[in-house]
Amino acid sequence: MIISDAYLIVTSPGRNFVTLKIVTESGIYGIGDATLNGREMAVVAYLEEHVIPTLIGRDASRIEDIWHYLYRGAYWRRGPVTMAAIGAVDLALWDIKAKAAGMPLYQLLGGKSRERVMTYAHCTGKDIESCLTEVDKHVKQGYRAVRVQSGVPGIATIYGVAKREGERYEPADSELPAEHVWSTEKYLNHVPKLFTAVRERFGDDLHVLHDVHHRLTPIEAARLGKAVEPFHLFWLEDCVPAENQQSLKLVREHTTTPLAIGEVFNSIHDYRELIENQWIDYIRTPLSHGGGITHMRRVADFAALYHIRTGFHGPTDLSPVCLGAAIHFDTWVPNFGIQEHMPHEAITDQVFPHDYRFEDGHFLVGETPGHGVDIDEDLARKYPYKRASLPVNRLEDGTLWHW
Ligand SMILES: O=C(O)C(=O)C[C@H](O)[C@H](O)CO
Ligand SMILES: [Mg+2]
Repeated sequence: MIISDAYLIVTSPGRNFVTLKIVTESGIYGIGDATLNGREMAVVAYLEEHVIPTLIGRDASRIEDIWHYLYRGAYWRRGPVTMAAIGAVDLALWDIKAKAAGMPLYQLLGGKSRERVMTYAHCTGKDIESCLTEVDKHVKQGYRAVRVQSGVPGIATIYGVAKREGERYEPADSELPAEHVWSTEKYLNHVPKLFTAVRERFGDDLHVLHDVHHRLTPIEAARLGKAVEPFHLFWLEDCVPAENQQSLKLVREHTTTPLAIGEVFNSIHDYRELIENQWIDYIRTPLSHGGGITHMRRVADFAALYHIRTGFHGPTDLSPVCLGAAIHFDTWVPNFGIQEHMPHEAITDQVFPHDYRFEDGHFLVGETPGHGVDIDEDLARKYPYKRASLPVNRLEDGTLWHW
């Protein structure tokens, strides 16, 4: 199973995606998602200059050895660019191995632990009422879980809410970073009202999630966690920036609201204290950003020792390749929690044909050998890359804050 070729497909059907294709002498090929929103070309350069030349001639079946060659061999370990590059290679190699074995990826991992994968929808609105309208729409589509985000009076542009009603939300919406203004006080005074309205309208059985998006200090996050306890959230996500893992200790001491962290993490070391001390309840790192299946299954197993479950990141800025592989992983992993579902645009799904299905609020994994996602290279060529940057946030006094 010798690698004879490897190359990148950079395309922008609806938004930018980077896909790595690894081809073996037998003709079997695998694809991996190398998309890092707002930093796509950094991963392209890393792969083209420092990884792809080392893959040619290697045995594609040696997934573990290649993983360590790219991790330990890099010398400059970890970080989002390096681990996204390794993640893309890893997903492509697992795709190849499953195709060569003639089985869907979940079988290679250990078979089904569940028949279907529970997802959560993004329900957003410029105000509480329009958010509730979105919740109603998604509940009618069968979702058991919704992430609610609404506009905040006095804040012009906020994470998760499209600028114009009915538009799709895409944070990387300008060539250079847009600058938003943030107010913690206005946010903290508003968001409990959102959950009150959701519970009053939809009752207690609906799973309700919320993404703070790294914007609070630990004591502010503790205050919010306590304030929302009556609404028994499924999780409060990214309540603080978590480079300092100790931050979550303080939050944990004040609230029983479940905590989810990790979409910006890329290795087990980012989680170690959080998991060992049970300061969190869900791990979020997507396969493509966490060094692929090889690494993320170690993180999931480590988390399982401490009753922590998976809740993989799944926005539209991860391609259907990452989502497809995640659905196989979610179908297998014993300590599954939930899978984020932000539907891709139709043109994205045309460029990335796949066999996973969405039904009644859940994903159903496909039976095609491999991860079940491909890329239409001819169609992909019609959508050239265009630089798009994530926003930055400033406090009202101009202080550069967390976006
Ligand atoms: O989906 C989420 O929970 C996010 O926080 C989405 C992020 O803002 C997005 O992936 C950044 O590119
Ligand atoms: Mg998030």
